[in-house]
Amino acid sequence: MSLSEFDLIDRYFAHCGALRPDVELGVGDDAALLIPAAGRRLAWATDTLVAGRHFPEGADPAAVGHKALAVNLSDLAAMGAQPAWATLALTLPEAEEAWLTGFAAGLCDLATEHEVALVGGDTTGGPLTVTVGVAGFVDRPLPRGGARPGDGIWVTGELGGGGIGLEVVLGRLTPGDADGEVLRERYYRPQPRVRAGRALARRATAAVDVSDGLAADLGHILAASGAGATLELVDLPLVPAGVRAAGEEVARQAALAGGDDYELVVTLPPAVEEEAVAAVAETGGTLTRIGTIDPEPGLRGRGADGHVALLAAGGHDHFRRDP
Ligand SMILES: Nc1ncnc2c1ncn2[C@@H]1O[C@H](COP(=O)(O)OP(=O)(O)O)[C@@H](O)[C@H]1O
Ligand SMILES: Cc1ncc(C[n+]2csc(CCOP(=O)(O)OP(=O)(O)O)c2C)c(N)n1
Ligand SMILES: [Mg+2]
Repeated sequence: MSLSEFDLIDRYFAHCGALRPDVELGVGDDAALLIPAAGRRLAWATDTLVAGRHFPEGADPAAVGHKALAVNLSDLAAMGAQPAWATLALTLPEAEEAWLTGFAAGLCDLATEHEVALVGGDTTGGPLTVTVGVAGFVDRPLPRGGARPGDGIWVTGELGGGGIGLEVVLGRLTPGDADGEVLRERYYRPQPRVRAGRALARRATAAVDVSDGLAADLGHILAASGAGATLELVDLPLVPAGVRAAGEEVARQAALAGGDDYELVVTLPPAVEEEAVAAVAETGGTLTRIGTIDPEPGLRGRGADGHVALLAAGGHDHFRRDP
């Protein structure tokens, strides 16, 4: 029996994620009705995933559901926000029950984990495309433009797993079973650093999440802050499975320009470094110092031999075509 559009919404998305008292009316009416606490500031972001562009055609539907919400929560994390509500605009070639069951589990489990309620969306037929919107509360925002010369540049977790994971997923790299699994997970199931973002919000001067690649995303902080930076290339926390699978140079390049890592890059004045590291550790995360903000514009990298060279921004760009 085929599912109607409204059966589908009812069955898979009417009760998705956390039950929140600030949702007066969620999925099923003309618009959601939400009751934010008086005077609280909202952060709001949206990102789209397109089959064949952001994940391979035929990808595990649970991974697609997870990643579609995760990349959005990552944007809220980079603003220091506490997520609350999500919307889902889903374009599907067909209403296949097994696919929808997996997709909803991936998305709704992550929503529940972060106390997010799915409050609305849209469902249409067409090439597989998933657009999620998220909103949350922010007390101390973390915009991109506050970095100052002398601030340290720090990153959560490990880098390079997204870019090398894509090579594994596409069958262009075949590591051992255990490393292959770690790398596939990094690509398919990024963990949005929401708790770390909140811990950093009281301390960092700027933040961005790494979706396109460290060099490109740090570049957004530099442009917005009117500053430059020098990265200590030997200090990048490369995912060990990636180093084993592809070698250190490829792993470092994946960290700089591969994207899909969804870690947070923040700038910290020296005076708050220690407490920021401790606060992130309390969330179960790690923070590694990878460079310094300079007054001189441009992004530089210092190699193992101490030589400093300009770094290409590189990174993912939907429309740039290499000449
Ligand atoms: N089509 C659009 N209309 C309005 N704003 C957009 C559009 N696309 C992107 N933006 C905004 O441009 C900025 C950069 O977008 P993007 O690179 O996608 O950020 P992120 O990596 O955080 O998702 C963000 O503030 C985003 O909200
Ligand atoms: C099948 C596949 N090919 C290539 C990539 C690489 N890739 C596609 S989009 C992207 C960057 C992130 O997506 P974008 O839409 O730019 O998100 P935003 O920066 O807005 O968060 C990357 C690294 C991928 N994830 N999957
Ligand atoms: Mg975006």
